[in-house]
Amino acid sequence: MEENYFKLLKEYYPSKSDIRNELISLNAKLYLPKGTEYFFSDVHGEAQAFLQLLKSASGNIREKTSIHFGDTLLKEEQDKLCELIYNPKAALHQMEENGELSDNYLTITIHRLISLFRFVSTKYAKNYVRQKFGHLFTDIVDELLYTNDSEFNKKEYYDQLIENIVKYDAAEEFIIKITTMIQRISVDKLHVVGDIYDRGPSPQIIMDELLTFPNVDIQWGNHDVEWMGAVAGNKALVAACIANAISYNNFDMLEDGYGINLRPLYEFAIITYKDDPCELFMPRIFDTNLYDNISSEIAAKMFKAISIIRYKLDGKLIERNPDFNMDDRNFLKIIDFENSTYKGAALKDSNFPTVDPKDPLKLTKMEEAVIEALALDFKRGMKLNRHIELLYENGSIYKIENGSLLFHGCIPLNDDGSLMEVEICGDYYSGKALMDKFDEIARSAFYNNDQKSLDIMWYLFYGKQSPIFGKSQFSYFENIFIEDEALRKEIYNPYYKLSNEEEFADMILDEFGVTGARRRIVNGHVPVKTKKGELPIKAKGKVYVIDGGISKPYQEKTGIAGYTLVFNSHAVSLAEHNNYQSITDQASSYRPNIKEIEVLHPRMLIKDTDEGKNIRQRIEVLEELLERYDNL
Ligand SMILES: O=P(O)(O)OC[C@H]1O[C@](O)(COP(=O)(O)O)[C@@H](O)[C@@H]1O
Ligand SMILES: [Mn+2]
Repeated sequence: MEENYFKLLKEYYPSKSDIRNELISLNAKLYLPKGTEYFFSDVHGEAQAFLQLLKSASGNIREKTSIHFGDTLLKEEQDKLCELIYNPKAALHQMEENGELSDNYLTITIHRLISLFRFVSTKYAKNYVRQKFGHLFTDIVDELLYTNDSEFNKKEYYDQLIENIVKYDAAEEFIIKITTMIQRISVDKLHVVGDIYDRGPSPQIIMDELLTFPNVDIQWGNHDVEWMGAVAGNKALVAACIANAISYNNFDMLEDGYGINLRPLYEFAIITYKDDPCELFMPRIFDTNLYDNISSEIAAKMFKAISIIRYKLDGKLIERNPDFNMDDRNFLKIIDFENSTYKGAALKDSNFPTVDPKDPLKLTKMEEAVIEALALDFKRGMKLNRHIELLYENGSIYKIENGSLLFHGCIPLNDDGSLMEVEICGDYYSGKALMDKFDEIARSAFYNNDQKSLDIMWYLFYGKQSPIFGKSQFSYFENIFIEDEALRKEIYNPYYKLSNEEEFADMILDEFGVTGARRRIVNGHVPVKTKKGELPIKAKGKVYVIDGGISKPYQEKTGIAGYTLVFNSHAVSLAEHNNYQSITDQASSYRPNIKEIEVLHPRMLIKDTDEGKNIRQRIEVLEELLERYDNL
């Protein structure tokens, strides 16, 4: 068997020199500094801020520009160069409109960009940098990057290359290429620790960008699972997605972004709730729609209509899954319609024209038609399906890399800190096994569409013991209908308190087999209220909570605009973004507040990373192949 394996492998290496060649470069690669990893979480549809942070490497490109050109370019010129790097097409277009695109400008700018690219890529192997080239202008970039223009003989050749790029009208295309390369080399790897969807206006734009990003992984958040389950075919989750989106006025995303036709819901809502002002259902507006302007009054009717459908579908799902233990979330079954109360508290609204108190979960014919139409659009929407596929292909419920254990919510714990046993289909799971089981089920929901897995997606979004949700209840019903704070209260799993302590962080890291002197948990989900003195770093530096509130509706609570965790060869640092307006409006000069948390001495090389481990394994196999080569 082993013999056959090496025979097959030999086919990839026509000669022993080919193996030696690869061995030499692999061994050398181990001694390069590790690439820069960026961690974001809870971006919640805020495409503008997220893309700005991604394209600027969270302000790092501005930092590098200032170091590189600090004594030769004015600050305004540096800002302008960064503006071009972050959004080359838009910046070039603007300059053209202003009549500023002279040959002279283009030539100088290409020189500057090449020089900056050389500066930001020095720590990487040529081979690695070349991988970022793409196919256009490859040879020219190669020459410009690795030709020493201070060498007298080459100076003219170098200048000629750039002059001709301009002469043959290739300058703009070339600038777009080189600026994208600067972006790509600055962020080697991107981790998104969940909750791309809900609240903000354009998750679809974030997903479009992630589709083109070469090295990204995603740890599913509860709101991502909601959309994944909806596309897989869970109608209660379809209703949840629509209700959440309408509650934030995100009509452009639904109709223009994802092509979901809201007309059946709209017609049903304006007929059914014609005389109901639906005041409790007014949308919260943070962004205006460009294409799909629906008045708040109509949006409120639509929100109420889909909410009632949602409660009915939730109720049916709860009834067919008694093992979920969610009977206390079956709102329509609990309501006392005669007295208009819920768990003893008065209902703030008791107009339920489509609910039959004797059979409250029964959908009317029209409600059924509405949810059928919506679910079909989720099932068929090409763009939406491509995005959800990416969440599956590049995503998982947790990930371990370079000593970081990444997950969105929590690892369910009991009050005493022991791992909580959670029942799934009659068996009990905890810790790593629990996460692995839920990961497997989430895939089955999408790829097999089996009913139980689809229902468990709903549980993962709202369930009391869901590691991705991690709270006693999701009060979407109570927050609308009930004044009583006690009934609205959402209680966090003990994980959130215990993870302040090193002992529990260590226990969880051990459970997942994360070893080494430097190891850490990175999670999101819980906004860190910096304003109230809360810190994103806990358990003596072993737990990072990086949900800082890039989501606009949350900035008031947190007092800042989010965090990015940056892990390069020198340190693990936290970039604190304290002003949303400056991320988006003064993008070109934007620099966050950066704190180095774990300083790495000596500098971390690829040999010390997980990639290094893989390279060493490769080296071992190749060395053996070399030994056996002549006898195969
Ligand atoms: O302010 P909103 O958008 O209604 O969200 C509040 C709800 O969101 C949740 O916090 C869940 O969303 P997150 O995962 O973003 O925290 C619920 O627990 C809570 O009821
Ligand atoms: Mn979350």
